[in-house]
Amino acid sequence: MKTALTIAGSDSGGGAGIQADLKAFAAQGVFGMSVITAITAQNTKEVRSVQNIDLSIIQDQIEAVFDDIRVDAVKIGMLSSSETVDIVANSFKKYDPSFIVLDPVMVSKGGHHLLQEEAITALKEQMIPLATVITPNIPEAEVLTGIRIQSDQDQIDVCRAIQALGAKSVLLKGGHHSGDPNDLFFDGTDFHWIYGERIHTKNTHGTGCTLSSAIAANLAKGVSLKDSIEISKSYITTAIKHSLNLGHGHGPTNHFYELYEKANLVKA
Ligand SMILES: Nc1ncnc2c1ncn2[C@@H]1O[C@H](COP(=O)(O)OP(=O)(O)OP(=O)(O)O)[C@@H](O)[C@H]1O
Ligand SMILES: Cc1ncc(CO)c(N)n1
Repeated sequence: MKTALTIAGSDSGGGAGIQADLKAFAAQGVFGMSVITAITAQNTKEVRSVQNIDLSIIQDQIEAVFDDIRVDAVKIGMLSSSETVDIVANSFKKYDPSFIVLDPVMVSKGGHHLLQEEAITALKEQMIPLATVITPNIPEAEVLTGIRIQSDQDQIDVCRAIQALGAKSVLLKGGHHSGDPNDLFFDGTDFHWIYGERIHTKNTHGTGCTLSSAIAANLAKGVSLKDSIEISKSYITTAIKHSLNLGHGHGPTNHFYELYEKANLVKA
């Protein structure tokens, strides 16, 4: 069986972070493993508090996995601090995973900072050059490049600016647009629009985590990057379309729509 490892934060509410990543891996038929970088006390409405995990335990988790188990792809989410960025980047120099999907998580939907301001430089200098693909949303791409995104041309310019930081390829997510959520994939040479249709729901907690994990899972299975992105876009669209009305804020997406439907498990 193919495997994927997520290095990310825990979301107690189960909709984003490690919990979303492991569900997405399972839904894509890949064996999921995890290295937890931080614990967030979080629900569908807010992040109440965050505790970073001791650096030595982060290092030990990474080594425990790589020293024993084959890792076919890695997804990176919340890194929280520059010290964590250091540890993860240095471990990749040792273990050299074949595929690294970097979701440059910075701020939660409710506005809570999940990456310390001073860690942005470390992320840019140490992590971005290692990524097979980086998957920023619009605000993250603006922070990484200093370019304000208003037009299609701005999106193209931003992808090139992120490539100049050392990324091999970029998937600029369009969920934060006012119109249809079209994503732009820059494979390092060519641009490809991945078109989406806006689903009108408030239940979009963890969409970015889910998309990047599904991409990692497909890369682990040997699917090409472009096809992994297209399969994952279609997967997140279905997961949002059939999202779950849990909690009082932004509810989670539905990773197992067909399975739950068949077993008659989804009730309003
Ligand atoms: N309402 C929506 N309808 C359809 N697709 C959406 C919607 N919102 C987001 N998407 C898609 O979901 C994926 C994740 O994009 P988004 O820009 O929301 O990521 P994000 O901000 O990193 O998410 P999060 O921080 O909640 O994990 C993208 O492919 C985007 O186009
Ligand atoms: C732990 C965690 N990672 C990522 C996100 C971004 O959606 C979140 N809200 N929480």
